[in-house]
Amino acid sequence: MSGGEPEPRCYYVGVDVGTGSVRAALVDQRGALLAFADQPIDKWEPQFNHHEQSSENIWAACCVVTKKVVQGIDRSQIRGLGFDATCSLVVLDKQFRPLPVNHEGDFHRNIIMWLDHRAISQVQKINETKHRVLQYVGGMMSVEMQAPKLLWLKENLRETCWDKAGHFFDLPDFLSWKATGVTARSLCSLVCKWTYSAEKGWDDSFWKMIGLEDFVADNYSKIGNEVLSPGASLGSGLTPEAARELGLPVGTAVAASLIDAHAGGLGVIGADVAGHGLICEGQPVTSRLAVICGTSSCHMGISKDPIFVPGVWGPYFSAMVPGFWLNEGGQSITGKLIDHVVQGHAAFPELQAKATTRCQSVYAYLNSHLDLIKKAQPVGFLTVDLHVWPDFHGNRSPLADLTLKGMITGLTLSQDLDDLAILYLATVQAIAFGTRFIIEAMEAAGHSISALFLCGGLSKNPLFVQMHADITGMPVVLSQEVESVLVGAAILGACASGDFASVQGPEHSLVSQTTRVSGQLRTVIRQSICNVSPRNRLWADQCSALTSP
Ligand SMILES: Nc1ncnc2c1ncn2[C@@H]1O[C@H](COP(=O)(O)OP(=O)(O)O)[C@@H](O)[C@H]1O
Ligand SMILES: O=C(CO)[C@H](O)[C@H](O)COP(=O)(O)O
Repeated sequence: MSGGEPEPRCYYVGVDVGTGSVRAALVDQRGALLAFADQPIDKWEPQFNHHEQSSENIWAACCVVTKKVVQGIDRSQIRGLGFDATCSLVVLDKQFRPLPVNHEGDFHRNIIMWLDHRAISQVQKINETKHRVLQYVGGMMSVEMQAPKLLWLKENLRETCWDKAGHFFDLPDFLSWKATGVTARSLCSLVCKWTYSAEKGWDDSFWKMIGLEDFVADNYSKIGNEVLSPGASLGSGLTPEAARELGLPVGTAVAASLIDAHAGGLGVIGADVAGHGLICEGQPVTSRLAVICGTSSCHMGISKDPIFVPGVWGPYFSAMVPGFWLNEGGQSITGKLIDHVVQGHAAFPELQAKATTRCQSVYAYLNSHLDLIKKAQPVGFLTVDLHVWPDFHGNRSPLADLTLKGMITGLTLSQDLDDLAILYLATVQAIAFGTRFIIEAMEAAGHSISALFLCGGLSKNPLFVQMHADITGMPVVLSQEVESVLVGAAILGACASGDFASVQGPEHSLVSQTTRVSGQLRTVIRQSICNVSPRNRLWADQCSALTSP
């Protein structure tokens, strides 16, 4: 390009389907996020532990947000589209029409959500097999993965769903199929949630042993027998129908997708931290832990060689960064737990009214309220007599025990706003202790982690970020672009377009690509300060020891 002439602009669209909403972003080749839109999506909880969604409702929301972010843009400059989504299970019949995943026969509800725990007896049966594939999910399969859900459908909805089903998709793969008509699955989904091996493919003996031999018999056509790396270009790009619905040109390149946490990990883990005096500067990218915190928190650490961490998912080869192994720790509910605790408190209506008067979110209000009542001691010490154990929806990592429940000790008769604020703080601290236990388990198995890279809705909460720094004792890095998950999705679109060679190689191309796409590292780096009472630590350590198998 000759000097002075502006570089022609290339745009990429990233679409991120979280648990509660769908977001889209328009990103240019320098990494600037030019437009953002979001839209809530429907959720149903027809009975305890059953959580369902609608693939049509989610697709419609994808179309709304995509149309919004490309408004006013020259469409010919939009070069690629990438999707990420939660790892929920989408069920379609042989003609690709939604099938009900419920006893009521409601066709609209054709998704068993990732946090659905209906398949408890099925996952117990799967874990009793002690099959070799379980080594690659931390030693125990989670009820949140797809095999137990599939078995539940076969055992419980044989005629109305199982026998009629033609296609079982992970939600990210459903979206890329909907956009392109290509049924190929992403390696990310299949490796992380479906027991597929990047090196060996499907393991017939596993599916036969758990009673789902049907998949072997038809050569896995219903769950995926063509597998592509995240970022690979799918078919001929957008079909005419999808292009019309999304407001994009026919043939726009569409990428094989990623699970949402993995897109977030890709968006932050390679960030350039030079000049901030951080311990991880100059160290390999394997010393970083990406923590994607929304409804849940996912803790993504990568390594050159496989590391087997009891209770932590993986090791998964090439599921996030090609050529690297991934371990994924997680807490099934974090944002959802904070919302649950705050919204369920007697003082919540008062909190809402006061926050509205100040035009603040309830969390911004609570954070300033804690500052007001802390007196001489740091905020973290307000909870010396109140402790929360955060496993209200079981423990994903490192205990891998879905039967665990939440606990609160130190309750009084007080129901005022101070009480609510302190309970909120104790919940945030408990979640941060959960992260610490996951890191300790990963380090005991061979990881060496020196900094956390946070993204997701909860990373917008300064108290949540600070507590993670204080309780883990590690610096927390936030990227310049708050919507890092969307940046990860846009990187996929850039790869599919051919503008980026691949998403690979953290030390080299991923770092430069990530910084190129995601822009500058935000200078907000939270260093750990003495902000937590030793009694909180003692209590959390004791609970951890008590609940360990
Ligand atoms: N500005 C904010 N301040 C504090 N918490 C926030 C903020 N924005 C989102 N959250 C929290 O983040 C969680 C949702 O994060 P998000 O990444 O949107 O979730 P998901 O991807 O699962 O839909 C919610 O539980 C919410 O309480
Ligand atoms: O298991 C997952 C990732 O491996 C889920 O997709 C995730 O936990 C749900 O994500 P979010 O909290 O962003 O809605």
